[in-house]
Amino acid sequence: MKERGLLIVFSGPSGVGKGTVRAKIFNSPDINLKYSVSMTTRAQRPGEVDGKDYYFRSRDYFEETVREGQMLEYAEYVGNYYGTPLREVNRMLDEGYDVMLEIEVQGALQVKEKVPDGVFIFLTPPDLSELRHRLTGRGTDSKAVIDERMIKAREEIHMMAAYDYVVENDVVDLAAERVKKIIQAEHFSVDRLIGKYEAMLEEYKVEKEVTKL
Ligand SMILES: Nc1ncnc2c1ncn2[C@@H]1O[C@H](COP(=O)(O)OP(=O)(O)OP(=O)(O)O)[C@@H](O)[C@H]1O
Ligand SMILES: Nc1nc2c(ncn2[C@@H]2O[C@H](COP(=O)(O)O)[C@@H](O)[C@H]2O)c(=O)[nH]1
Repeated sequence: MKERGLLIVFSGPSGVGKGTVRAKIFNSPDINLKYSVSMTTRAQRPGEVDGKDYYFRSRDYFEETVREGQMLEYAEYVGNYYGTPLREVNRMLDEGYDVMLEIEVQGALQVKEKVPDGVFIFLTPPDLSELRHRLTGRGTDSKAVIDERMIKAREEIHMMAAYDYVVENDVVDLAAERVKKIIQAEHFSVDRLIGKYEAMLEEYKVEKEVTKL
């Protein structure tokens, strides 16, 4: 049977560069990683593609999906719902892929409850004025929305202790390399491998007993 992939939870304040760093990671040749496309009720931005960037859905549709138990996690963020469809994530993990969720902190905490052996990575900006600069420079949000996202950013940075790793996004290439190294190392963690070696020892014991007979 194929070994299940790792669930990677990638968070950080809006505008820190999660999508940019993720794109860099996914362009690397040596990764076995899939991206979980979230569902959201927020309006589609110019250039965003339904089914690739997000599943853009109505509030009614989103709430029905939650009621049916089809979300791994969800949260309301600055007036809109965002959530991770469960079935697709399970399918990719079962196929042996590592799966990356790019989600905000409330959702990440829900995932931690359900999947404690996930890998929780928090991306930070060099400082808050640089974060505002990135949000403004992206040109996708009004000043009012940026102000709200900056308030959320402060709350989220306070929550970083809930994560396993903190990566600073000073330079995109460096941040992407740091995240890749964390994922690679996690494949060799004792927590992940101990079960496999315990099973191997059990198997050997049984073989010896059979030989003795
Ligand atoms: N290391 C960096 N240095 C300078 N600019 C950056 C860096 N990383 C990302 N940016 C820029 O910051 C802006 C925000 O990046 P991005 O959209 O990837 O953030 P995000 O964390 O995915 O945001 P959201 O959570 O709102 O989707 C973009 O314009 C991007 O080009
Ligand atoms: N809890 C979840 N948060 C999510 C999900 N998908 C995205 N997000 C986070 O929402 C904010 C805003 O995103 P934006 O695209 O409107 O800028 C950001 O922090 C995303 O990471 C999700 O499925 N669940």
